[in-house]
Amino acid sequence: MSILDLAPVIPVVVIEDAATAVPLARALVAGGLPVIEVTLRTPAALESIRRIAAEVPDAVIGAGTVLAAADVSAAVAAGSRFLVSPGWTPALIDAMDGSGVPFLPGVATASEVLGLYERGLREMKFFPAEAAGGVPYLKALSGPLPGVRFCPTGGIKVGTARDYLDLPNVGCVGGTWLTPADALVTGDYARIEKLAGEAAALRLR
Ligand SMILES: O=C(O)C(=O)C[C@H](O)[C@H](O)COP(=O)(O)O
Repeated sequence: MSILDLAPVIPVVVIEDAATAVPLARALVAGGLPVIEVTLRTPAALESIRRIAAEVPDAVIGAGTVLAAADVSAAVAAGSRFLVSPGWTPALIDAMDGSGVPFLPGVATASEVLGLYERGLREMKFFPAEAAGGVPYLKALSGPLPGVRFCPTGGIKVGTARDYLDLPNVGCVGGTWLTPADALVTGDYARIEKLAGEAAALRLR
């Protein structure tokens, strides 16, 4: 099954302290969002992925902000079960393709989609979703590119996620709104579970 079909929302998480990784992942899973993207933007990211992979078996843990081949190997070695990048280059696609795990390369234009389409890829991240044109833009892409599905990410909130999920070429959306930085700092995992629950309910139409 595709990574796009496991949950309506992929929480994109920036973890500053690896000690928060496991309770955070448990809260997201408990709320109904098992697919979790930890961005490789902090020194704690790889250790966080390792801990979640080891201690939260119900989570499908992946790495975001994958920018180069070295990120691919480090992320997979840490236990990532999928990879997400904000954009792509041929070298990055080669590395992700050779990793053995599913991946969502970022695109924002029809030409970028076609560059991946030529290589047989049909699932991508649409980034930065809101800034690049949002729902009308993605809807316009569905006409000429009917076989391609997206995970729009960037500027999406619980109130706008439904409009994306209603598009035929959207499998799920990604976003950071489920894990507010202040909730992580104060350890407010009940709030994170509640936000995850609201997002998980988006699938129920
Ligand atoms: O780190 C990456 O690989 C990215 O491409 C960026 C993230 O997807 C966005 O930062 C999402 O953030 P929000 O807009 O707050 O939901």
